[in-house]
Amino acid sequence: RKKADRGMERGRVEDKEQGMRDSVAAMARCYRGFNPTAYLQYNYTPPRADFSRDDSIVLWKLGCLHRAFTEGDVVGETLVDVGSGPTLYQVLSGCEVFGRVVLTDFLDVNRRELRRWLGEEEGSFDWTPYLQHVCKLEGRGPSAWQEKAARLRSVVTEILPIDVHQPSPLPPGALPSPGADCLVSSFCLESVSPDLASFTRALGHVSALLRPGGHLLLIGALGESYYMGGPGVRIPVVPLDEAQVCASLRASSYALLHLSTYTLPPDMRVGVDDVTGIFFVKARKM
Ligand SMILES: C[S@@+](CC[C@H](N)C(=O)[O-])C[C@H]1O[C@@H](n2cnc3c(N)ncnc32)[C@H](O)[C@@H]1O
Ligand SMILES: O=[N+]([O-])c1ccc2c(c1)CN[C@@H](CO)C2
Repeated sequence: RKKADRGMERGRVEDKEQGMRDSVAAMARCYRGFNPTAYLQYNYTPPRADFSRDDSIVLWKLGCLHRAFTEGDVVGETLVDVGSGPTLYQVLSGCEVFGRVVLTDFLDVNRRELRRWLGEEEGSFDWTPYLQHVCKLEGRGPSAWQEKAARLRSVVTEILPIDVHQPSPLPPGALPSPGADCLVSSFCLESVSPDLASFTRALGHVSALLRPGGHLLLIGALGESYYMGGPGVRIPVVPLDEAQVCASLRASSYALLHLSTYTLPPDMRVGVDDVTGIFFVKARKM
């Protein structure tokens, strides 16, 4: 009887694990159609990136990142950006603090888009307004943006493939043994995980990249169930609330240092997703 029960239990565990593998594979298929140019257009040009509106999302995000990187507690050599996509705004403050910035993404099209800007190739996305704004936040005046661009190009040492659903998300040997000193990740985990359990597991995998005492700066979507990764490319998202984000952080042994949220003004709901709010977390790995 007990032997039969053990067999049944093993079968149930195997079915659950197969289910996890299937849903992760289905999510990877969704990303085949991801279009970096469209994604940048949807989220990083006006109205969502309108530098003349003080309630614009991008000013809020850049402000959160600037404060988090300049409070004096975030120190070290290596910063890893998890799921960079085709965007660089998330490391414009961090690049002044760290001598080594590692960008990562699941898709080669995104890694190539990052290399285009870093290699100053023509046709790459124009991050100038972002560079200028962060220079202003740093009290350097917007004319210092070329210096910041040069700094960023000098500290980005690698653009690596990553899969947050793997227990070791990065290629072996990518990081020094204690791990990165700081992780930043924006709109990645909830946008690549089929469900909340998968999101929490992915946070655990990513946390293994961070040394104890290191900091995590996490930006993500609240209450979002899908977003367009390109024309006709609908990507499912885990709808999160603040309590779930905090519970997942606790499960990965983080001490929450700061949480703030932004509620989208109605005119920034432009049909490319159903996001209602955005969270910014600064946490420390215990
Ligand atoms: C919504 S985009 C976020 C891009 C950027 N960080 C930003 O702030 O806009 C999500 C990113 O996660 C990447 N991604 C998809 N599956 C992934 C996986 N299994 N592991 C890590 N990243 C993944 C996608 O290629 C995409 O660039
Ligand atoms: O408002 N924004 O600045 C902004 C930027 C990026 C993204 C969103 C919103 C919401 N969707 C996520 C993907 O799940 C990506």
